[in-house]
Amino acid sequence: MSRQTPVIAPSILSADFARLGEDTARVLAAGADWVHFDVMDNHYVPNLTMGPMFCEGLRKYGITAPIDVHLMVEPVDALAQGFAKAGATSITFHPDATRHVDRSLQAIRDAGCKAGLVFNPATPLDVLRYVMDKVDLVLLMSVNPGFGGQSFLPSALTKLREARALIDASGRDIRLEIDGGVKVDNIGEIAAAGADTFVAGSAIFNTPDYAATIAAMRQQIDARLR
Ligand SMILES: O=C(CO)[C@H](O)[C@H](O)COP(=O)(O)O
Ligand SMILES: [Fe+2]
Repeated sequence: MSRQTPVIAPSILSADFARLGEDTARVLAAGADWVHFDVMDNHYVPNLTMGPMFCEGLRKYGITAPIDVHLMVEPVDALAQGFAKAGATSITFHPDATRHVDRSLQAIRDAGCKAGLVFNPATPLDVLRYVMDKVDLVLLMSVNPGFGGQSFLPSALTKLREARALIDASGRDIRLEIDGGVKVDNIGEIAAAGADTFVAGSAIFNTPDYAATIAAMRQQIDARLR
């Protein structure tokens, strides 16, 4: 199966929260493809961020790009439905945060969103084999979830290769997303290991010229996939 077109998804966890709509519009105008939207509940992870009202607010502000909701919450199902109603495009959750993974995936798809599973650095991919037909994206964490600005864990490269092999063997169009510590200087290696969807928060929002950073990321990806 041919690799999907690379997607750059800035994590608005590192955006200016006092000007969330404006900063999100700015990063999209600078060439970003998706908005990555981190939801933390101070229970599954030790941090607290945004609920469905923020997603709805971005849609009302005029953001039309795909909103990729990464749920770091437990339990999953009620909030997933809230985000589907609030305008999410895709919703991913951690399989260890729900009792019934298959049911949670199906509920997200029934609500009209793409569904995905997120694997922490030390979580094996085993469950994926049994729900491949209900998964539209697989997100691998390359940091422990809860905070932006952490360093990329190199063990994620091995896991990316493992996930890429499983996805290719399935014959389905499933995106392979990487999240945590992605920067201009490691994104090429990450692409070569099999990722096609790249979340980057601090590496984009902490630079003065978002367009230059995103262009540099694309150049690194293209150079490795050529
Ligand atoms: O899910 C996340 C943290 O749990 C964030 O998406 C991720 O950390 C992005 O931030 P950065 O690119 O700065 O590492
Ligand atoms: Fe995330």
